[in-house]
Amino acid sequence: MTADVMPPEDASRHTLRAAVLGAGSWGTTFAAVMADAGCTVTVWGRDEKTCRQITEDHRNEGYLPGVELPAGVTATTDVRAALAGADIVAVAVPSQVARRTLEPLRDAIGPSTVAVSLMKGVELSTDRRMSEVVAEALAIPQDRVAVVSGPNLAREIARRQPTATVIASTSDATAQLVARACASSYFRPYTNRDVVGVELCGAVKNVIALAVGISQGRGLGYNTMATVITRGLVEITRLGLALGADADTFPGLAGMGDLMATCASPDSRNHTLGGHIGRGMSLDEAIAATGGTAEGVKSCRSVLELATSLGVEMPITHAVVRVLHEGLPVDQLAPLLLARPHKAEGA
Ligand SMILES: NC(=O)C1=CN([C@@H]2O[C@H](COP(=O)(O)OP(=O)(O)OC[C@H]3O[C@@H](n4cnc5c(N)ncnc54)[C@H](O)[C@@H]3O)[C@@H](O)[C@H]2O)C=CC1
Ligand SMILES: O=C(CO)COP(=O)(O)O
Repeated sequence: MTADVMPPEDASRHTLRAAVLGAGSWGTTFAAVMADAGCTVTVWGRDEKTCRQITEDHRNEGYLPGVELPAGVTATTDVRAALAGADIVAVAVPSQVARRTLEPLRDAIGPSTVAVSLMKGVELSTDRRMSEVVAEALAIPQDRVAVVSGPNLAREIARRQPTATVIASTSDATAQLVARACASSYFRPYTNRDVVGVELCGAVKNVIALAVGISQGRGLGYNTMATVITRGLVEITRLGLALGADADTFPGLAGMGDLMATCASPDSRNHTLGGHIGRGMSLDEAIAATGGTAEGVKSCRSVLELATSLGVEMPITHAVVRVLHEGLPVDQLAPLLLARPHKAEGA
């Protein structure tokens, strides 16, 4: 199949209304996905010019250059107007600002509105997963919250390149509603009840992608990359199981699938930022050079805190924290990992 050629869906199959909070690359892309699946979608963004461009020109050049958005997507800077009458509200702001973005909006959410976290991070001050933050901030029960996570690089999906995703919720009805709102000829959702596992995979793969980027920035090759990805999946699994996740999630789309996409793609901000660090930039320089939200930079610390509180060993995550935040010289990352005491592979 040729890329970039999947046609949009027949937009008349249902009449769901959706709001998306965040007019960045994933918020805008997921809005387009839902519009192609038949929803009427309003995006909330902070920037007037971006919102006008989305509504009037069907473009968001700042985040998705060259992409034409479906006419069913409009945008506004008035968050309450965006939320009015929404069956679904999807949240795509940086994880660390989710709570403060959502708390003032409690009274603007309808009594049966479903909230969807599109975010892949762990809150720094509380070590909470994003579905927990969303439920707490909006004061809604967990069964009205779903998480979308998988190999979902926004720039590819915005060009309607085919992919699959995972919709996780403790409620089957909630997961199915969200799946209906986003399923199209190029976007295939699978539902899953393992919210903990799906969310952890999404957050920690960003940290592993930083490590892969760093090693590639140092000029290391595919053996190193494969080692970091594979052992990365081991430490994601270890943390997830300690938190009660389902073992089947880790080799699936939200686990191995997203890890592969993020660690391989030059579009990944985490991977790209790691590369800049590996080539010798400071963290501030790397953040500026990358642009957009590289969640692993902050979440590596909350993930490590969570792991430490549970007695779970996460050597790659720990090494990333040391390089990014504790001044470990980048050329000491590999020796640090390789000099660890011998252990059996399955241990
Ligand atoms: N871009 C991608 O391919 C994917 C991203 N994600 C996740 O989606 C979430 C959002 O990421 P992107 O849309 O890619 O980020 P982005 O950097 O492209 O956009 C972030 C949006 O949040 C807004 N924002 C920034 N600071 C804010 C604040 N203090 N208050 C309110 N809004 C603020 C920005 O103006 C922008 O509209 C992240 O958790 C990311 O991990 C998940 C899957 C794919
Ligand atoms: O989550 C993503 C792909 O699934 C996007 O990765 P980045 O945030 O590293 O760009």
